[in-house]
This record gives sequence, structure tokens and C-alpha cells, in this order.
Amino acid sequence: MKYISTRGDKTERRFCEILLEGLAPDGGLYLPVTYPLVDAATLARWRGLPYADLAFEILSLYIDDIPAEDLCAITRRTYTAEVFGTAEITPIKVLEPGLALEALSNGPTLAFKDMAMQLLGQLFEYELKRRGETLNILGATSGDTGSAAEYAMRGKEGVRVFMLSPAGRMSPFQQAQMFSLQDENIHNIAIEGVFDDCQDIVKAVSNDLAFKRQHKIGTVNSINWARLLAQVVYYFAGYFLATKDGAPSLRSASPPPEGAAPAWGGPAPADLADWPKVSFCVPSGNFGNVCAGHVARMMGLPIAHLVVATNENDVLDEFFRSGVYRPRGSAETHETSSPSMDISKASNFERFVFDLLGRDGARVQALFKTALESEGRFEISASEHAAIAGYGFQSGRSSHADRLATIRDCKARYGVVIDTHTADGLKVAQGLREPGTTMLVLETALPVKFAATIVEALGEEPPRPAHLQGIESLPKRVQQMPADAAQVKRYIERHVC
Ligand SMILES: N[C@@H](CCOP(=O)(O)O)C(=O)O
Repeated sequence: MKYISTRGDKTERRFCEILLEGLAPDGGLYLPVTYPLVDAATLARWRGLPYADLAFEILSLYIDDIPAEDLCAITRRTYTAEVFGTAEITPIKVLEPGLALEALSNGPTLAFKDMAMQLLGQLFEYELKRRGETLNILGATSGDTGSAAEYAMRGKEGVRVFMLSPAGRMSPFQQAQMFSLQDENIHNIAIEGVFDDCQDIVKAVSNDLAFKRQHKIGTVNSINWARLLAQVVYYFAGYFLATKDGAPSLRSASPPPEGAAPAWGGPAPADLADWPKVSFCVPSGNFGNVCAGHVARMMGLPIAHLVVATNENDVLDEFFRSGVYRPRGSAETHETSSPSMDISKASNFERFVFDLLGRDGARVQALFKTALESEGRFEISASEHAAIAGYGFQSGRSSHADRLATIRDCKARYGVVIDTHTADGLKVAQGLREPGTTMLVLETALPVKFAATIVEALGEEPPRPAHLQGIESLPKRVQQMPADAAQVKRYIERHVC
């Protein structure tokens, strides 16, 4: 499989190249030239696989520059019951018939980010060793990516992490998870600003190609295709678990009708037409998680709807309702009780718009660079807006009051305590359920990461794993600085060999 940029550079690159490169040189994001389509026979075969082997099958469709036996060993090393708590890796918790949570937060840092980051740690280590190179990872986090990346990369040979986070805006638990790490190769930088300022710095540094090459800068955010690819796997796993008892009889595979699909993939092959459909509701900030669902759907996984759930920072909900994309500035970005989604410029949104606009890189460049820089907004045409329905997207927003009510209701009705982001997802999902279609809400994190809001909702502390007792009082290792890419670059220069 080869990869191209969303901004018009059609140079085709291979997986390991873009794994280390992150952002494309023209400032765009990488996507595969086509989405490989799965048919009924393939889905039927995959249904019974352990998670690690399912990951291997899916990754193999996109990675042709790592030998199969090495890739298989990597996925088997990554997705183990020891690391993710259960043999299923992403079990589902049925709340009531037709409504379930997909548990994604049983990894080392108690958030769904571990699902991809543990794999990235293995892939980086493998590829760097093979090349005899080192990598300096520059990342941005609103709370969960940072700790997942640091836990996955700590102690890894040849890898250093520089993680930018918005000063004072993450929960005390999230800050403690990151800042208590004392490893030499981990650098925490608290930026005086919001997450978008951190992400802008990552992009500014990555777009300085001379600096990027000289200091071997890579990224672990979902702007890196490898992150998304790893996340595609749990849509398939969730689908199989949700349809375990309702699998249809299988027919022999037949190719999709000619002309039914755009050149880069989708819709589902005809032989999947009578497979049950599942909808996914995805709490969304940087649009990476739900963009992985878009990729799964383009591959033919029978997904009815991909529901984008935002918090009070509702730029994406506004876009899906109106066709207007108007990212907010720092002053307009609300500090909420689901802080990991306090994001107003969702990076991966560009990937979806690239597909929506017929993969017209020049148009994407005109919208995401020219229009956003000059006018701070863009609007797609009415027919383009109407076309969104064909991609299965729906959206909704949640507020602090909704979050509290949903956490209380979920505990009272189902005996399940959920975190604030998952509550945003469940709230939006409840408003968009359809009879006969199971809705899976993707769990974002465990409630202990946002204890103050859980106490506000339920009057009780959420359960905390024994090894994380007292984490907030450990010594902290963090450097604070203004939102200034030049200062971050100087810091990196001083700390790389
Ligand atoms: N919600 C994220 C923000 C970064 O998103 P990513 O998926 O691009 O890494 C966080 O918790 O840090």
C-alpha cells in the first residue's frame, strides 16, 4: 500500500516512511491511495480471530514493507491480556438490548489511546532498530495522548518524547500520570495556552523541514497515519462482538457492482448487504478516533452511522449540521469537565474532507490553508453537505449538565460508572438510536481520571487501581513555557544529542 498527502502532493510513500515522518512535507496528512475492501468471506474468517491476529490481518492490508512474520510478532507482543486486562482486549458491556459500551480503556494509562500507542511503541522500536536511527517525538495532548505515548515510549531505545500540554487544563490525575515520570527520555512541556496552541506548535515545527530532518522529529498524535490504522482494528472487533449472536448466513463473495465505489474505496461489497449493521458513537476532539471508524466503513465494515459526539467545544457538530467549519480561537475554547475534548481545530477532520471532496488535494489546500488562514472559516456547498449522509456521519453535543445527568443515569440504570467523555458519547448516542441497529459507544477513559466530576455527579470517588494510589503527590518533572514554537525548538535542540 502507498500513501499520499491530503494537500495535493501525489508522491507515493510507503508505510514505514510515513510512520517516522508523521505530517506530509506539504503540511497535509497521509492517507492510503485506496481503502482495501473486505468481503463477506474475509469478515467471516476474521470473526473468530484473537484481537492480535485480527490486528495483524488489518495491518497487513496497509503495510507491505515489514515482513509478515515480523508484523505478526509485533501485534502478538502488543495486544496481550497482561497489558489490556482481558483476552478479548476490547470487551463490550451491554447496557440494554441494542446499546453497549466498547471498553477501550484497560491499558496502562486507562484511556483508549493505549490501544494505538502500545502498537506505535513497538513499530517505532522495530523500524528504528532496522534503520539504526533515532527519533525525537514531538506531541501535543489535551490529557490522554500524552500519558499513553510516554508510557509506551519510556525506556525505548533511540526514542525521546517531547510532549506539549495546555498548562493547568488537564485533570490532576492526567497531569500526575505524565509529570511524575522521571525517565531521561521523557520531556513534559506545559504550554501557556490551550491544546490547539500545542498542536499548532507541533505542526509549525514539523513544517520546518530543515529542523525536522536535522533533529529527526516524528509524531505520535493521530496526524500520524499509524495511530489511525491501529484504531481501525477495534471497530472490527466491536462489530464482531456486537453481532456475535446475530451473524447472518454467509453467501459466497462477489465483487462490488461496477461504478458503485469511488476509486479510493467504499461502499460495502454487495455480498455484505444483508449483514447486520452497527452504529458507533464516538466522543470526539481531534477527530482521530471517529476518522478510524470512517476508514473501517470505507473498507466495507457494515456500519450504519458514525456519530460524532462533542462537548461544549462543538465546532464539529456545527460543521455536520451546517456545512460551515469555523475553528474557534483559544479565547473561545471552553475549559470543560471532559477536558481531553477541549479542542477547536480537529486535525483529522481534513482527512474526511479530502474523501468527501473527491480527494481533490488542491481544494483541501484552498480550504484548510488559504481560507482558514485568511477568513478563519470555510463552507462546503449544499450538495457536498448533502453527500455527508452517504458517509454515515451524524453528530450531537453534550454539556456539563448533560454529562452529570448521564453519569448518574448510567450508574442508576445499568450499575456502570463511566467517565465524563464516555458520558458525552452516551448522551448523544441516546438521542440518535434507531430500532434494530445496535449502537456501540466507544469508551474514552476510566472515571478515575476525572474524579472531581464523578464525585459531583455521584457523591462518591471512582474506583482507583492500587498501583495508582497517591499518584498526584509524587514529585513532578515539567517545564512551563509560552506558546511559542521557537522556544520549543530551542528546548528540543538543547535536549537532543
Ligand atoms: N484528546 C487527545 C488530543 C490529541 O489527540 P490525538 O488523537 O491526535 O492524539 C488527548 O487526550 O491528548
